Amino acid sequence: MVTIKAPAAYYNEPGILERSGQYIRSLGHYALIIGGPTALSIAGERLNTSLLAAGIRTEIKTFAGQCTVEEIEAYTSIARGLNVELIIAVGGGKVLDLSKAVAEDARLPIVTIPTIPATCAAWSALTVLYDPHGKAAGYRPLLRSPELVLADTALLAQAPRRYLAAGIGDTLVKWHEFAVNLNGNAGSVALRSSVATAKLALDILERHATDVYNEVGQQAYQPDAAFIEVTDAIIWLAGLVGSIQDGSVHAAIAHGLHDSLTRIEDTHHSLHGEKVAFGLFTQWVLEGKQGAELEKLVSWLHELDLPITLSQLGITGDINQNVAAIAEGLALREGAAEQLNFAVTIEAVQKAIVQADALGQKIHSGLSQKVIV
Ligand SMILES: NC(=O)c1ccc[n+]([C@@H]2O[C@H](COP(=O)([O-])OP(=O)(O)OC[C@H]3O[C@@H](n4cnc5c(N)ncnc54)[C@H](O)[C@@H]3O)[C@@H](O)[C@H]2O)c1
Ligand SMILES: [Zn+2]
Repeated sequence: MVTIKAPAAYYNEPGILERSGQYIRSLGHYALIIGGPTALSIAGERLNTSLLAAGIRTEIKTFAGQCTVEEIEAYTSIARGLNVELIIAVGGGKVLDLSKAVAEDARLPIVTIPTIPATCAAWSALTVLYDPHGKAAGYRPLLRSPELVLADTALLAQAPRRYLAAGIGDTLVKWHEFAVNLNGNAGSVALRSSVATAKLALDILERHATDVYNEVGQQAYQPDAAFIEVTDAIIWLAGLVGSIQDGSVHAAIAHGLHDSLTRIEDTHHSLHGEKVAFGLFTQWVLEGKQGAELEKLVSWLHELDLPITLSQLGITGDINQNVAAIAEGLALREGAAEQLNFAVTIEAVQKAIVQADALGQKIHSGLSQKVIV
């Protein structure tokens, strides 16, 4: 059995927000818009104008909390109480994740409109759950991806570029996380399909991500073909990688380390893709990567201003204690570690974090010779 979850349609075009009503109309005529306050202040008016012109009435609710089971229930009650015909989610990964679960529980179609290119949450059939304090609390697989994804590249290009870097980090990790599970074996078609899709995303990022990241910060930046490819990699390809499943387990070390990092209060100002990037750096050390190969990979993260040290993640307290807590908190799915050809014991992870942090500090302080990627 294989499941491949994807939206019925994914549009990635500049200015699509102004035309959103014509795409959304077929899904219903009364919508609950759930959006982050910043996202709505930027995109809300244009969205609403287009919806009204297409004959869609709306109710708007802001969401600024954690994506918890309780918040999902609360927003589901709102959707049910209003008797809306569809949900439109506008914002970053948290809002999109919450809204997808709400739509499933209220049995409504959902449209996602990402306003930052920081994750693949607009595409994926998955909601990442947290506790009210922002600590990872598990994953909720969803029956399907959103019906429609509207990625307005003009809007995405105007967001602060830190979010783009986080999205690049959260996407380049995919190939590294999935490919280590092949471990010289043929692997199932589902796994090979995920690895091949992740490789395409990685190729796009290797070709364009650094240039796009450097250009996006400039004034009056207009999204070009390279920007569109990079956002396709972040939203579509990364989304698809995780959506191809045959029930087999695989180890996702960088994401496991991300989840563990969320349990350390100090990291809460850092983004999902930033924590994942440091998790990937640690995975590279665990894999046994070293020397010029490792420095080249890490220098790329550094060029994107992704964290390569614990202090860049916000961790400033007792380092040994924190490293032990991160390593102990890493939970791989049962049976997953056996797929790997390197050890993921608590001791090995502790050692790898310390080693990664030391090399990261060296590169960050410019002591290590810069390796051109
Ligand atoms: N479901 C999935 O497959 C999946 C994948 C990766 C991450 N996630 C989840 O997504 C969440 C992380 O998402 P995120 O990194 O997008 O962060 P986020 O949702 O917390 O958003 C970050 C910030 O971006 C701001 N923002 C939104 N649009 C903006 C704009 N246009 N301009 C300026 N600021 C804007 C918001 O106000 C918010 O404070 C986590 O909960 C993570 O677990 C889910
Ligand atoms: Zn991720």
